[in-house]
Amino acid sequence: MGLKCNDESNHHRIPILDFTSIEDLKEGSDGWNQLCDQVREACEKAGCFQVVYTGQVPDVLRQDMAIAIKELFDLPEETKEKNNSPKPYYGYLSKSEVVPLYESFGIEDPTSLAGAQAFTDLMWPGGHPSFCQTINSMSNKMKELELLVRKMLFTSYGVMKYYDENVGGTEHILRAMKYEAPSSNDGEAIGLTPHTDKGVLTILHQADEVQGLQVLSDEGDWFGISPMKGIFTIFVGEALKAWSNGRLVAARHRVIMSGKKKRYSYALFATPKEGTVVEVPLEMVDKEHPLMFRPFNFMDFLYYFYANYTSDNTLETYAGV
Ligand SMILES: O=C(O)CCC(=O)C(=O)O
Ligand SMILES: [Fe+2]
Repeated sequence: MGLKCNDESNHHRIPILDFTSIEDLKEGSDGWNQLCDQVREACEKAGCFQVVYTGQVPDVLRQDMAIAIKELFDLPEETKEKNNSPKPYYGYLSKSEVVPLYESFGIEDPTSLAGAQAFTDLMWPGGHPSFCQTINSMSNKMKELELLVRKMLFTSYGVMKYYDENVGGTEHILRAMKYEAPSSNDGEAIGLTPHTDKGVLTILHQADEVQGLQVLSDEGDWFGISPMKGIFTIFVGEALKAWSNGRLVAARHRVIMSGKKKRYSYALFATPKEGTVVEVPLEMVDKEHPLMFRPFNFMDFLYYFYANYTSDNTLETYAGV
């Protein structure tokens, strides 16, 4: 499969749902119930969708966030390396042989002031209050959206009784990503290799107007997701796919770089906390949907994935029944 992607039908390949109407966000209203079902349908069919969320995230916060992450990547390499973690994919990833254009930070607990402060102090021991405030505010906006999407899914499946416990078993990590432009003689180059996200839900924003994100369709072709102001892309992760007994799917996606511009993006990952066991609720199992996954410790699955990654079906291999 080449790197070429089908940009023709770009905007129609995954649904764009409008979350800007206060009426529709009123739980129990007709608009709300309809939106819950649309979210579920998108996550069952495509494993991802886009959300118009302009009112809730002010333009100035988006602009401040774009500036903040650029400043972060401009720090010296030895400072960046201080963002490390024993857990896989939690800390700073410098450019590597596999993805030479890609570099990223992992910011743990960014929605609490203490978490945002700890990361800021690590990067700027002399302090950087505006950076701290910006990442904290944006993370909270993204967390609000993540919890809203999760609530809509639980509502649509009629299993709201599990919502609080499910939310309590997850934590949020903010990742900031930077991709260099391909060197001048390459037309296109891999930014990030094809993968599915491993956690519960991912809320992604492409920080400026540089194209690059692509999703694999059912038909097996890659299509681009254009960056747009105030629009967030939502991905279902493997943990949520397992919880849903395979009803929800985790979309395979990648980043392809072309042109002369660097690309920046950031994403909030909702992910099961260390020690959390992912288990299919009884309500998700019936004749048409026999049990697909045994209960499993999420962090053990993550370690297994990083040690044994060979195929696209790691979840089925690890936890399939
Ligand atoms: O940079 C992007 O747009 C995608 C990043 C991504 O897929 C990830 O970090 O899991
Ligand atoms: Fe991803």
